[in-house]
Amino acid sequence: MEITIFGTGYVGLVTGVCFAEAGYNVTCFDIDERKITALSQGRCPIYEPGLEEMLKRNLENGRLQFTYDSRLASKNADYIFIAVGTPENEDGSANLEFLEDAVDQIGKYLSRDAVIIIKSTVPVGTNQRIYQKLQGIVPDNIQVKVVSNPEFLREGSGILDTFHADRIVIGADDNEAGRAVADLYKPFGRPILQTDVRSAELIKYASNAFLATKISFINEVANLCEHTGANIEDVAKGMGMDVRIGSQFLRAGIGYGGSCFPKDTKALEKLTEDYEYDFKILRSVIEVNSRQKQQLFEKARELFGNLQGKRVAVLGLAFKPHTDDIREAPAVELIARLIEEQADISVYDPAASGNAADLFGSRLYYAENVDAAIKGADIVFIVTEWPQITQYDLERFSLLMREPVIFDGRNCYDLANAESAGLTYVSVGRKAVNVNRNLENSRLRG
Ligand SMILES: NC(=O)c1ccc[n+]([C@@H]2O[C@H](COP(=O)([O-])OP(=O)(O)OC[C@H]3O[C@@H](n4cnc5c(N)ncnc54)[C@H](O)[C@@H]3O)[C@@H](O)[C@H]2O)c1
Ligand SMILES: O=c1ccn([C@@H]2O[C@H](COP(=O)(O)OP(=O)(O)O[C@H]3O[C@H](CO)[C@@H](O)[C@H](O)[C@H]3O)[C@@H](O)[C@H]2O)c(=O)[nH]1
Repeated sequence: MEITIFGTGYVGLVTGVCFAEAGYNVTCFDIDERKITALSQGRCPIYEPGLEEMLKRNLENGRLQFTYDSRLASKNADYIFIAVGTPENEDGSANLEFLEDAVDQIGKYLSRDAVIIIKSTVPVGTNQRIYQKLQGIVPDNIQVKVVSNPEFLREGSGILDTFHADRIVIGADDNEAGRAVADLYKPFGRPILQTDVRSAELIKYASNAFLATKISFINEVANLCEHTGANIEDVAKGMGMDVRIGSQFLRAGIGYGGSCFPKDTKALEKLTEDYEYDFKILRSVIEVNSRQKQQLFEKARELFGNLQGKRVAVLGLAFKPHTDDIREAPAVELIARLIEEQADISVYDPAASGNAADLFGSRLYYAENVDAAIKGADIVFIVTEWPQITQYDLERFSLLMREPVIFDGRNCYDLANAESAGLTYVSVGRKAVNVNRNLENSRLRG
C-alpha cells in the first residue's frame, strides 16, 4: 500500500514521518525544491525535538522518501494526503490556491483508483467541491474518492500529538472510503470519529475557535482582575478545577498567535458571513485578542509616556515556546510598535531569532542570551514563556538593567519573588508590584 503526502510543511512532514514510523511506505512531495532536497538528506527545516531523528530513521530504513516530481508522487499512490497551506486572504477567508493546484496535479497524473484525504484546514463545502473537480479531471476508468481528515496537532509537539491524539476525525460521504481511511489509522490505536464530510470540516474550525474563545475569555477576566484587584492565577485555577470547565487554555497573557488560531477564527467568521449568519461570540473573540496583543505596550506607555530612545529588551519572539515560528506572534506586533516609537530594541529567543532577522533585519539587536539582551535596558517585555526566561535568576534584572522594569505578558514570575527582587513588575491580571508613586492613579498600581 502506497501513501503519498502533498505538501511537506509542518503538518505534511509530521504526517509523513509518523505514518512511516507506523510501518507504511510514504512518499512526500512539495513544490519547494529546497525543502525536498534538505529533507531527503535528513535535514529537518522545522524545529521540533525528536522530529529530525525520526526523519533520519525512516529515510534509512527506506520507508520514507521525498520527491520533487508530482507525477511520480501521484501515479502509484493508493492514498494521497493533501496538507498544503491554506493561508489567509486579505478579506480573512481561506486561500485555497495551493489546494486547487495540488488537486490539479494529482488529477492529471493519477493512474489507478485512489482516496484523496484532505488534511489542510478548509471551509465547509471544500471537500465536496474538490471531489466534483476531480471527477472532471481523472479518466473514467479511475475511481477517486475524497475524505476529510482535519489535523489537530500543535506546533512543537506534532509527533506526540499524532501518537496520542484525543481523536482522529474522518469525514466521508462514501462509507467504504471512510472505513478505508479509518483502517489506515489503526496502527495508531487512537479513538476515531467518523462523520459526514461537512461536519468534519466544521469540527476543525469549531475546535480552534472554541480554544481561542477560552483564551479570549480568560484574558477578559484577567483585565477585570486588574480593575477589581483579584488575581487571575487564582481565578483561573479555581475555574479550571471544575472538570466541566477544565484547566487547559486558561492561561491569561498577551493573546494568542501562531499560524492557526488567528487565520482559522477569521476564516470561520468569513464563512459565517457567506451564510449571512452573525456569529457574535466569534467576532468578540477576535476583537478581544487584537486588543490584548496591544496591552503590554499600552501599559508601558502608561508608565513611561513616550518610549522614544528607551533601551528596550524583548524576551521571546516565537508565538509560543519550543517553536521557531513567529507567524502572528504577539512579539512581532509589539516590536513593530516599538520601532514606530523609535525605541532602541534588543531581542532574545532561543529558536526564533533567525526568523525575526528575516523580518526586521538590522533594526534589532539579536542577543545570544537573556543577559546580553537586558544589559543596560530601561524596560523588559516578556512575550514568550521559554524555560530560559521563566527560570531566569530575578536578581540579574536589577544587576544588569538600568532600572529593573519588567512588563510580563506571560505571568512568568511569582509576585512575591518579583517584589523581593526589587523589580517593577507589571504582569497580566495581577497586581503590579513596586510601581512608583507618581502612578498613584494608574490602574497599574493594582
Ligand atoms: N501548523 C500546524 O500546527 C497545523 C495544525 C493543524 C492543521 N494545520 C493546517 O494544515 C495545513 C498545512 O499547514 P502547515 O503549517 O503545514 O503549512 P506550511 O505553510 O508549513 O506548509 C505548506 C506546504 O505546502 C507546500 N505546497 C504548496 N502548494 C503545494 C502543492 N501544490 N503541492 C505540494 N506542496 C505544496 C508548501 O511549499 C509548503 O511546504 C493548513 O491548512 C493548516 O491550517 C496546521
Ligand atoms: O492558555 C493558553 C493557551 C494558549 N495560548 C496561546 O495560544 C496560541 C496557540 O497555542 P497552541 O494551541 O498551543 O498552538 P498551535 O500550535 O497554534 O495549535 C493550535 O492550532 C493548531 C492548528 O490548527 C491545532 O491543530 C491545535 O489543536 C491548536 O492547539 C499561542 O500563542 C499560545 O501562547 C494562550 O495564550 N493561553
